[in-house]
Amino acid sequence: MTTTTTITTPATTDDQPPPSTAPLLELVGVGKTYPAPGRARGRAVLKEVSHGFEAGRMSAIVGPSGSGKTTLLSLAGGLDEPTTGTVRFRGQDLAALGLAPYRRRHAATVFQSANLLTYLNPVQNVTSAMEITGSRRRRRRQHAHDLLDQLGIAPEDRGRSVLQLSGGQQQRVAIARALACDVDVLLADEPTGNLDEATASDIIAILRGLAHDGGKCVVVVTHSREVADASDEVLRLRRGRLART
Ligand SMILES: Nc1ncnc2c1ncn2[C@@H]1O[C@H](COP(=O)(O)OP(=O)(O)OP(=O)(O)O)[C@@H](O)[C@H]1O
Repeated sequence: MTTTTTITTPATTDDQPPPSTAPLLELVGVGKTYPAPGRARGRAVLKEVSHGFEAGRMSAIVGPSGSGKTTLLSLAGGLDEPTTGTVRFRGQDLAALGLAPYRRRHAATVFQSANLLTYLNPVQNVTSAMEITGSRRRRRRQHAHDLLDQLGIAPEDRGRSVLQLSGGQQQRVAIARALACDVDVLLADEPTGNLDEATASDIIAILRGLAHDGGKCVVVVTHSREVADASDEVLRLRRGRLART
């Protein structure tokens, strides 16, 4: 597998996103209702949410706890299906594309707790996410080393247990794993939630670099002001509706 993901991690960035283009990922009239005890119609968490997310930009989704941010991200990442409306990737409905193929080839999600496989080292965590087909073991390992290198994981840390890595290092490995298949859409749910300020800034710079320099469509759910400030657009979710701030 050969990829050309570019990651730069400047301490401060005054770079600009590319000019606006057609959305890569689109939510069209999306609603999500969960079953709820005592409510025959369930609980509507998202109502008629429509928005386009572009390649090369970083978008932040903010909103009160319980407003549906993670729900929205899981629909955008093909982890769940909307009750109404459609989620489209390059204009194609995910229901037609298939959620599993979408997740395998086009979209990956990074969570607050890095969710690494603790019995594997960083290299193995990254290679485990690579498609087996068309890529020999040695090439997968080399690609994993390249990604970990770009994300600042030193060679001596790549063979250690991930449990011996710091929270920031684990989050870097999680991002490398998310990029293993060179996805176009990178979704992150509170990626800096467990990190100190300096480490959080590094992760924000990485995500921004992936959007601006790597051309990824990056969508981040966050309670962090710093993440929101670093984003190209901030969208607020409230009472099931999404609005630009
Ligand atoms: N699988 C589910 N079944 C039923 N209800 C759910 C499910 N997942 C989420 N919910 C409910 O949907 C609402 C929105 O949850 P969600 O996790 O999307 O909010 P959030 O904005 O991400 O919250 P937080 O900021 O606290 O993480 C909550 O009331 C939650 O209890």
